[in-house]
Amino acid sequence: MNQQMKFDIGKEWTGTGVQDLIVDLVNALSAVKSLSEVSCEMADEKTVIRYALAGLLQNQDMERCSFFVIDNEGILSNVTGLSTVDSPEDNMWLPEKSMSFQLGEGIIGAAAASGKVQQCHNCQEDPRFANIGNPASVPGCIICVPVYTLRKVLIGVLNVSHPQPGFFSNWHLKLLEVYANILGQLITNRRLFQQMESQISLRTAELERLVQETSQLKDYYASMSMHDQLTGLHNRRYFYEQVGLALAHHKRYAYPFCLLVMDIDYFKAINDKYGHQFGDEVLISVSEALKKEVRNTDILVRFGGEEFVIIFTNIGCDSGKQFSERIREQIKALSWSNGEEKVSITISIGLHCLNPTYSEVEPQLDIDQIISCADAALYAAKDNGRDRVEIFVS
Ligand SMILES: Nc1nc2c(ncn2[C@@H]2O[C@H](COP(=O)(O)OP(=O)(O)OP(=O)(O)O)[C@@H](O)[C@H]2O)c(=O)[nH]1
Repeated sequence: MNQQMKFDIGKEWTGTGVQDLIVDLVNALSAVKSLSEVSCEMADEKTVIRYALAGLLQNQDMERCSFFVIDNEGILSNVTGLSTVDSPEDNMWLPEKSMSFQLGEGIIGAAAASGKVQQCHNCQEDPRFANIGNPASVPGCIICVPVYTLRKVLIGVLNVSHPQPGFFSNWHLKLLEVYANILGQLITNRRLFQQMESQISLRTAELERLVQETSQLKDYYASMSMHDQLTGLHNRRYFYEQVGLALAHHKRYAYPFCLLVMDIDYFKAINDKYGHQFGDEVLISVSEALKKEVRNTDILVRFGGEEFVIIFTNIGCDSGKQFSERIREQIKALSWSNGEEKVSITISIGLHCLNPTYSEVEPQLDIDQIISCADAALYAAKDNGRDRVEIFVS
């Protein structure tokens, strides 16, 4: 405490004056301490201000505090207020009447417009309070302090009043200036915190959207890489991914297993005669017909070009041969129009059946070996005149 401060606050520096000063000082520090304990992470600004006002009332001899926030139109409206009978948790508390002032209007507007502390020692005799309808609600004295953000943007005006005219001293004035300064920093921090939070949640939402998009894209490309674009059937890559499981079941549970390699006969001639696009239509129709011949548990793929492969899981050789014959007939029954001309095709099929004991004979069962056995049967079918099913015999 220096001489200057002693002069400003107008207190005696001796006897009971010193004690009063110490009490005032402790109360002031307590008020500032309570303000420093208000969290800027609170959900709404009004609650922050309310707690700040409560700290002031609890530690100072003031009767009523209020805060007027300025909006974009320059209107000051009271967002919250407390009197010594209120508690900050009392969320039902509302100002007696919603009040607002324009910049420069009344003592609150004057504090906002000038950026300087305004003080009225006796409001009852001050013309600025003449318009207040209920004279009982006019305070004895009032101090209005403008509150700014750290960048000196006006937030609003802090007001404290007391019913007794002339109650406030320079001491109160000094304290309120300090208090308003810290309150401004607190509100600034809260606003920055909120901005940061909303930016984080925006970024998080954006990131989640991107993650979802990426995963959809990944699924799309994964599916693309497993499908033949022309026919929509699974492709060779899918075949090699799935066949392991079918073979494992065959080995472990002794399930029978039939593999068919199918090849359209003289397909080159179809392309040459009717064009590549016509050939594509034939491939699509053949695929559709093949789809109808398999169950969900079977594996059907376009193995390449005009070659298709089916694995009938848990199907014995007799049924495998029956199914192969049916497929051959279904494909033969298809027809396409090319102008007046009706076009039809045939298919050759090589079948390799693995009976339940096969894996005991061939413990190192390899899918490529199985395919080449079916391929050998297919070549036999081609050699024997096409439009046939041949079964591989070792
Ligand atoms: N339109 C079309 N043709 C294809 C496609 N993929 C392969 N081909 C054609 O299929 C034909 C296959 O001909 P080849 O391997 O000589 O066999 P093929 O004429 O069917 O004779 P065989 O198999 O001996 O009965 C070739 O002309 C390829 O160009 C495709 O996606 N679309």
